[in-house]
Amino acid sequence: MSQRKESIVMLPFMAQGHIIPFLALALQLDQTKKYTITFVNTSLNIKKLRPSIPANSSIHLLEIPFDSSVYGLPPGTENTDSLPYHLIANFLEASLSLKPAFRKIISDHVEEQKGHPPFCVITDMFFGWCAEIAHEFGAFHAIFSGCGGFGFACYYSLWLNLPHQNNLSDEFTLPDFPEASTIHVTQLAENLKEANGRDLFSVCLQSMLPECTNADGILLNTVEELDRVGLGYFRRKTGKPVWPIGPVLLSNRSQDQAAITPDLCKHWLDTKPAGSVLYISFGSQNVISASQMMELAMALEACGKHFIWVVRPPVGFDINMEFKAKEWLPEGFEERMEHSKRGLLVRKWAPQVEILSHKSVSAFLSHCGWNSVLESLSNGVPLVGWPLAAEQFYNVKLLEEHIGVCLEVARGKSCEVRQEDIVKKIMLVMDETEKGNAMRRKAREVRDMILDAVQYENDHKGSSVKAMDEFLDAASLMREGNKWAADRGV
Ligand SMILES: O=c1ccn([C@@H]2O[C@H](COP(=O)(O)OP(=O)(O)O[C@H]3O[C@H](CO)[C@@H](O)[C@H](O)[C@H]3O)[C@@H](O)[C@H]2O)c(=O)[nH]1
Repeated sequence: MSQRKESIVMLPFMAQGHIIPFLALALQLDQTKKYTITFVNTSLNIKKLRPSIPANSSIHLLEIPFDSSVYGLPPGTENTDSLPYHLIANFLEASLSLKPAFRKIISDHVEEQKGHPPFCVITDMFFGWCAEIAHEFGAFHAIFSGCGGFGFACYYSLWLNLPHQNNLSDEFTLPDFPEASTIHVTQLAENLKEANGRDLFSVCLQSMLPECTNADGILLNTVEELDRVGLGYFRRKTGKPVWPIGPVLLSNRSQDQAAITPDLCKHWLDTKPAGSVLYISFGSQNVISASQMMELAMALEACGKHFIWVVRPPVGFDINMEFKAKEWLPEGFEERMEHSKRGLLVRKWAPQVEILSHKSVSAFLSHCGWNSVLESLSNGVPLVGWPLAAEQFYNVKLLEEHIGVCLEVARGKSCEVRQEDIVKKIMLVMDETEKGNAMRRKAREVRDMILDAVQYENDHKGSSVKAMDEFLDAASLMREGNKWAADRGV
């Protein structure tokens, strides 16, 4: 007789940077064939997700009602990707209204399963409030964050302590995370720079983030050997288990938004010598300013390197509008690059994983969103960092100061950049310089470390495999404990 599958309920925050790692985790858990997964989100997000769910999977998409208009948000707002920046905090606040609907989802689930609670409820770092609901029904609750430990630790500590508020200097340390050493005011995203404890971002995050400690444990999309300092912060801070289970990545991202096929990219890269191409992309939702874009283009032309650049409209324009090369790039730039076969401009979206795994790619100029970092390092590709928002500044700090696989080229969307400086840094990383060679060596070491972490062969289990086992064991233990108590009427 086949055993009843355990059920897992997942709820990410409604933003691409959160939904994508949750989907990757759901697909990974689904592969074990041991669980049925209920993936909860709002209607429009569920619609977008549907094509990414394989036909034979046991992932069930479930809509949760959400009406953004009552919070002063434009009607139909269900994802940060369609929101102007000044409304993101309102959206965060509005997400609290999911509480009663989520409670009903768990309650219905328990009823359908004849009184059995889900094996586990996994929710976003902004949804620590779910712990109370999961526990009410006897379910294990874990937080999952797609961020790395170090970056998330700095972000968490900064929002909770706002140390820059009482500091006259431009540099400061984090009171509960001294291991991060000094943070410079230019390493703060705009909303954090302006935060004073009374603004809506501070109010929301200062109440949401500490609720993570109510969970039974925290899952992070990182690797123990790479990220011990950040993991240590959360272990100390929460007193709960913290399981680094990464990299959890989407190996087969839906290509519907790609402007170029992986095959075309591969053919282009095949014509270039090994280790000669710079790949440039700023992730799924960040863009640089018009003047920065112009300097970057001039630097790319001046440095003489081959490159693939994912171009998007600069700051201030709708990210989904058509890219106007004639307006935002130096005159004739695209034609010259195309004619000389030096550079490939890809509009909006490129097959990043395929590009990074090609032997012609030498370095990745990136905003250092954590997925990009993991994808780059999984392929042994060093980074040229240009952090733009959120915890990206601290990802760069970790990669540059602690690990040695990154060189920061610029910081933020409004800083002044000069083409000469960009050229210098690109050459330093890509050429046979002492620095470049050391970064490549280190990046290869990190690639092997990551490969080892996810390996499960014969008797060897890598650290991420073990962490996943420990998480599932902890959830089982709670399940057994609850059964034992129920059997005895305790
Ligand atoms: O042309 C593109 C651009 C992006 N990607 C993919 O999109 C993802 C982008 O993820 P990431 O690099 O993490 O960037 P963001 O989308 O900006 O990520 C958000 O979420 C991350 C954690 O989940 C945080 O680290 C970031 O700060 C936050 O901005 C990656 O898997 C890329 O492979 C493509 O495939 N093609």
